[in-house]
Amino acid sequence: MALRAVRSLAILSNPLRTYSTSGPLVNVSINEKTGIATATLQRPPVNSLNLELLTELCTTLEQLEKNKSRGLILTSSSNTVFSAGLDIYEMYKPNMDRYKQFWTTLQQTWINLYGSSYPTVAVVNGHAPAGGCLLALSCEYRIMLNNFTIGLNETKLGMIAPTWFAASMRNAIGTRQTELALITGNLFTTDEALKIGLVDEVVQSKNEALEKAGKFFDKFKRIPPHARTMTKTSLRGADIQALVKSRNEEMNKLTAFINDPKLQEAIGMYLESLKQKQNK
Ligand SMILES: CCCCC/C=C\CCC/C=C/CC(=O)SCCNC(=O)CCNC(=O)[C@H](O)C(C)(C)COP(=O)(O)OP(=O)(O)OC[C@H]1O[C@@H](n2cnc3c(N)ncnc32)[C@H](O)[C@@H]1OP(=O)(O)O
Repeated sequence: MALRAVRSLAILSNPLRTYSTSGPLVNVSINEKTGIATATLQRPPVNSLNLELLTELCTTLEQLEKNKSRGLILTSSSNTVFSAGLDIYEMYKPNMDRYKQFWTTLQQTWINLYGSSYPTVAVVNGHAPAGGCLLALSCEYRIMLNNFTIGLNETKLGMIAPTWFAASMRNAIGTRQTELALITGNLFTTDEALKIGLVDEVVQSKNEALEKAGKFFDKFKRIPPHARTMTKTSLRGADIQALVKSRNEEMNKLTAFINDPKLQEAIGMYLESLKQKQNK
């Protein structure tokens, strides 16, 4: 907490620096006038989160923190998919060294995004199942385009959403709605998501979403950054600490879980069903 406060106070005195961390999978641009960064996921066809994409995103978030960013918009280069969640191939017959690296990077990406000192907005311009929903939930504000779906659907795939996925959802929609959403693995339509507070605004176009995102950032013009950050830490810090404490234990459980032949069979069948869908 004290460190964060010191860092936040530094924001008041340090001028903004411009920089570029764009990579092939995450394009980063900075609006020179506002200092707001836009990170655009660009891994066609569905921005599934593999080790390489997560590594780029994780590094981007670290750089934004280091450079005392004024804010971040997280969005997708696709017109129909924000992110299809974790790349299922990272969990299918995995190489265990890579799998461990993949999961560690996912954990760190969440810690960096959910716990960022700078304000964050997800412009959800397409479907956002599972890990895609997690990315959106890790931001402070979600603006979603109409006619897509969002939710933590892990149970439908025979998986369990880890506790920090659940904590991120609970932070947005409360315990009751989270329990219902998780046990049913529901994917919400945009309007349903708006109704339960899973997203904050629904818009018709990406331009409209970006305009609304700008209005969200404007709210902080007259708020001292250290007060903003410390308030966010007081609300989200316990969730982050819980993961930090249980990281190794979670990895051990996941390692056992992913090697279960029944789970591997289920994942194989799910991948097949996604392929079949394309052939129809
Ligand atoms: C402590 C103990 C805890 C225990 C924890 C236990 C388990 C671990 C936690 C597990 C957590 C998992 C979280 C996840 O994120 S799992 C991923 C879930 N994602 C999904 O279910 C989404 C699947 N995809 C879709 O529904 C659709 O693709 C779509 C996003 C709605 C987009 O539809 P559309 O535009 O029509 O595209 P296609 O369906 O035709 O897909 C194109 C292409 O992409 C492939 N693909 C889709 N999703 C993924 C994915 N997530 N990973 C890898 N590949 C994906 C799809 O197969 C097509 O490929 P081909 O072109 O080769 O056929």
